[in-house]
Amino acid sequence: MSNLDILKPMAVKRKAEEAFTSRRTQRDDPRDAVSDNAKVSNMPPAGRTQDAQKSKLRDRATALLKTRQQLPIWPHAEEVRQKVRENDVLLLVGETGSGKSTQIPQFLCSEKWCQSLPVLTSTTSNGAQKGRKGNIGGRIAILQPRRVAATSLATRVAQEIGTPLGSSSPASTVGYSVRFDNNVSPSTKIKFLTDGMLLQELLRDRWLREYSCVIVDEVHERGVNVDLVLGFLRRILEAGRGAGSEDGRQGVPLKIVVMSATADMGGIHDFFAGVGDLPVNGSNANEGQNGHTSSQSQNEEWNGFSDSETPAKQDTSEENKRSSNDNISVGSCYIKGRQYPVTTHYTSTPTTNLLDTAMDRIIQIHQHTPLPGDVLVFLSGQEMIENLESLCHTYASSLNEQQKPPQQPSLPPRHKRGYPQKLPGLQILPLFASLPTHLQARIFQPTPPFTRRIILSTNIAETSITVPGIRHVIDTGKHKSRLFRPGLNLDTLLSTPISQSMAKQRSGRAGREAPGHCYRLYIEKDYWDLEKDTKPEILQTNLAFLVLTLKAHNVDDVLDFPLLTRPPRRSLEAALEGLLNLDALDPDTSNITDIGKKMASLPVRPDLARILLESSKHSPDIVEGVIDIVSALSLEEGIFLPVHSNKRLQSAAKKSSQELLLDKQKKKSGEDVSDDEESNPVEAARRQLLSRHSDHLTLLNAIQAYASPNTHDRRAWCDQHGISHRAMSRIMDVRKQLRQMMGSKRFQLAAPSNTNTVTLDGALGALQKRETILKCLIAGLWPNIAILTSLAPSQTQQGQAGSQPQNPNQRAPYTTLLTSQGIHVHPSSVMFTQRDSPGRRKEDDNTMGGRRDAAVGASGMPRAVIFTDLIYTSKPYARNVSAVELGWVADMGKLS
Ligand SMILES: Nc1ncnc2c1ncn2[C@@H]1O[C@H](COP(=O)(O)OP(=O)(O)OP(=O)(O)O)[C@@H](O)[C@H]1O
Repeated sequence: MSNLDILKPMAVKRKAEEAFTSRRTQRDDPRDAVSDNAKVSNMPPAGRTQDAQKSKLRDRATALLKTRQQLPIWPHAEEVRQKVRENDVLLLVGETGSGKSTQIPQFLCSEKWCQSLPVLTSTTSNGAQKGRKGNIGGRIAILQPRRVAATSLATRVAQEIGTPLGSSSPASTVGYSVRFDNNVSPSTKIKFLTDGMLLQELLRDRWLREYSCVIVDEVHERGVNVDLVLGFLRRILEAGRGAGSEDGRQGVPLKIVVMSATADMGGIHDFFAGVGDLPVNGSNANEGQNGHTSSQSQNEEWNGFSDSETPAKQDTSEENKRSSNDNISVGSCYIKGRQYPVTTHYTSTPTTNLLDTAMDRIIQIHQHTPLPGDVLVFLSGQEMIENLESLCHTYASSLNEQQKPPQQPSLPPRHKRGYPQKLPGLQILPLFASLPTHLQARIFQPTPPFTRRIILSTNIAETSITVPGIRHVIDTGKHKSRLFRPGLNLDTLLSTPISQSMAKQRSGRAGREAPGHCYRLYIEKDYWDLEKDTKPEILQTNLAFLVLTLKAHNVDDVLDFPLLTRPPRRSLEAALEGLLNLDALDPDTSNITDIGKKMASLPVRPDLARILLESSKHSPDIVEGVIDIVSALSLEEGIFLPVHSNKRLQSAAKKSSQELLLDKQKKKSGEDVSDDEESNPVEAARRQLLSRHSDHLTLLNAIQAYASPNTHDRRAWCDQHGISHRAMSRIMDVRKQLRQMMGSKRFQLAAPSNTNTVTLDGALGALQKRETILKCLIAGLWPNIAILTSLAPSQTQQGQAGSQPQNPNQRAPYTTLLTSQGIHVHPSSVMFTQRDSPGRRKEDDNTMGGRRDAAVGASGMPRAVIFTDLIYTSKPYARNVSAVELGWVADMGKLS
């Protein structure tokens, strides 16, 4: 997008704003009331409906104003405005529920500095301005770590302001932008967006000329994206102060607000103020513009607050004096108090079984506390959620049974058997990141009458959001954390204890509409033993995305980029190496390549982006096949449900009488019916989808069968095949968006002249297509190639020497070629069972076609595999595995 392009919507926006303001002025003037009424009666029905909608919005906003005025932050509005006027950066700490996310953007959006300003947009090489008028600023961006927070907060703030949401009206002043959903209007003044979306916008305009202010909310989460955003923001501010070579905002200020309830802001203060990394600035370094000592607003040092402390006083410490007047000025503000109290309860003894204890607590709450009183339970991951969901459903159906009128009149009434007269119904709602958006949104819909909602969530609901009706929070004290080991390219995904900061955020989800309770399923001593803050993600994740993003922003020397926390050097080197392997960087200069730039613009992780780009060299059916696989891989969880642990599947597994009859007929006619098939039709149905040597192609089979026009009832199809309907709906969302993106010329790679684009028909064509898809996967996954351990070099040498093999990976069936890491095939893989009993399946070997003998070792296991993820639980497991031929990899110029 050119610099001018971003300015086009602003002109439309100004017109819409003018129209909006003049309409509002008319309405607000009582003299217009009569003529307004007359206008209404003469209006066509559509106009009247619109007017009725507007007045409904206004009434709702008026009603909400009273609630807003009760918030602890409300009396601080002027203080906040003043501090933002005086400083480049404001650090704001306020307790959970005090009103930061909803009120701060509203306090600031009518400020003078927040207007869109006309400027000359382009400059000549010597810095002279060239004409062409445009505008800079006018919008506030407010960043959220997750999409559910961005969308729900935007909805709430639109209601508070009384404006339609997003693109539903050109006059709407509040919108949001999350991956695959950009819901803004030309007049959007307050835009909630995920940090990932702001990074994408930075790729298009590194000066963020659309905005007057960026609010970084929930900074304590310290995801990699937030650290990157903070670095880019600091660079914009430095350029505005003359520290950079140019200022693309032409003097129009960008204000930054950084907020949290639980972050330690000391490091963030120093990061912006330049303490510790800027040179000492001469003898008058501690003096302001007029020779006075720098005031608090020019540069406060962050002293941190506790409940009893007051905000930092003017700082005169030696360290702070080093920040000159030319440096970024940082102010701070503390909002004390929360709207409603939350009582914290601990267990008296350590909990041994978290699920049972959580279930007991839910039952206690349900049987002994009145409505309204919904429950929010924090669990470590999807698996734990689904297990508790199943327990909750069992409890809910037992309640229904108990509450039926007694069939034996001799039985005493319920309440005499120790139960309350009649308990409310239960609505059980899971909530996790890979749940499709429309299912996530159910937590914000009204609770049915006489019903208690039990929301079972990962840390997705931990920050920012207000779930209406929640009075009780149950905190298991666990979350899933991913730790990357750069040397081995290995991720560990384990359930680990949360930090104190996370525990506070979790309890903060209660007490937002009324007093609440937080039940921590651990003893108080364990709480005090937790880490105080959450470890920054940058210290423990694969940094390929971070490095690619920086390179895409023309940051040549990654080590030179301002980061709040320096990542380990080894992780950076591994990321650079990984990106070189994916052709994203030039091996001579380390600069980003054209492929790398395209990868950075795709909303999936770098290896998956590389696979998508590779497919663009081929015919559309290959691109579509690869998109299906990548859509499934971009979900954290798999699509296949464990058959025996899921009630619905167990009942689906019971064969209909018709199917049993069919089996009998088959048996009579001498046909083979396996025991499994006989007892478990879900497994039999699933087997139709399996591709013997490939999890990736199995995913493709499943998605294509699900999406086929011949599949009329998709939910029933999922039940029959033991597949998560939720996961499939999410995959359909992602697939749709990726298809749109990959349809654009921007993401096409030129096919080399030897690429065979002719697709054959029939079985040979299907085989060719599958082979081509696997080759596309190799383009992104070839660093994850592993061969049978028996063929790995060290083993061979030992064998030649005639000694006993001493390969430490001996017991692992595969060894990675690049890192010599022994790996096991994950039990969820189609190749796992195959290893246990080779040749067990009867279906044709689609994957390797006629070349099985070349690709399969003596054990019946493929000689070489690629995999998508390597995770460590009890041992290193490769997940999503496919057999490949080493020759394909060599043909692609890899491993040469
Ligand atoms: N969707 C909603 N429905 C009902 N009330 C809401 C909603 N969103 C916000 N509120 C009310 O506004 C209050 C302030 O919410 P806000 O998100 O601004 O607080 P916050 O200080 O940002 O909290 P946190 O630090 O937990 O993100 C809530 O405590 C609640 O009373």
